[in-house]
Amino acid sequence: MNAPLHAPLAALDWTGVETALDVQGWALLPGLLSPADCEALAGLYAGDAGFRSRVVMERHGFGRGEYKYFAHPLPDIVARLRTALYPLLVPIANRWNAAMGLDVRYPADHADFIARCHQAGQLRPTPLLLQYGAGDYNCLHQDLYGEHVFPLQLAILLSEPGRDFDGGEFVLTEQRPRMQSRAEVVPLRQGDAVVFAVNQRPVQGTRGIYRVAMRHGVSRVRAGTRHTVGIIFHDAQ
Ligand SMILES: O=C(O)CCC(=O)C(=O)O
Ligand SMILES: [Fe+2]
Repeated sequence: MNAPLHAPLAALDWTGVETALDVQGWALLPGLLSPADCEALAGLYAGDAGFRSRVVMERHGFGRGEYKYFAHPLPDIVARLRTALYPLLVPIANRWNAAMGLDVRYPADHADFIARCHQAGQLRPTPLLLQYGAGDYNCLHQDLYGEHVFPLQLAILLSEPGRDFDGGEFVLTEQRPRMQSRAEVVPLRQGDAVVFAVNQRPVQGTRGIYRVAMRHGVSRVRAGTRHTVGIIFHDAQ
């Protein structure tokens, strides 16, 4: 038997989450991880064990700071969250694709979706641990790793703003057709997660549904150290 998650997913307000995702393309999942779980995950960064690669963002023009992709087996809590959250998000993902006129539909089980990724050569796990120090930031981006993309992903803040770091806000931008981009700052505390659109989402306009493209990033950390864990549901090429 798996141990229960810190905040049982069933206790979250999923109707509210779905509405927020439809209206603004992101939703807060408060208290997804306990402070102890956050400290334990952040503490993994210093070691090499359990990771498949390390990326220094500055070398690729991604920003400043670094991250490491977990190897299999994923840390238990990351694996369980990835498997347990996926089926809760599938109905939204499928409804979004239908609204946008896209043919792809997602299977109810994460294992079946991962099998689809693997058949297409997307074999490498994508959950990752990020570390930012003073002056670091993450440029606006989209986490697309191949043909198969699950349209929602999560980032969980492992550090406490104001205590562990200053600045370093999670930022989302929304690009609407023929309009300038709009930015939102997501207020996160330690253990909170944000679930958000990886790429496009449907918006109901006066003359029908149109698509907006979203990007996410992190503003400059002014002091301290900030850790996050990212849960992406598709695997990578
Ligand atoms: O550090 C963050 O808050 C953002 C991390 C990120 O880009 C991701 O999880 O995909
Ligand atoms: Fe990302």
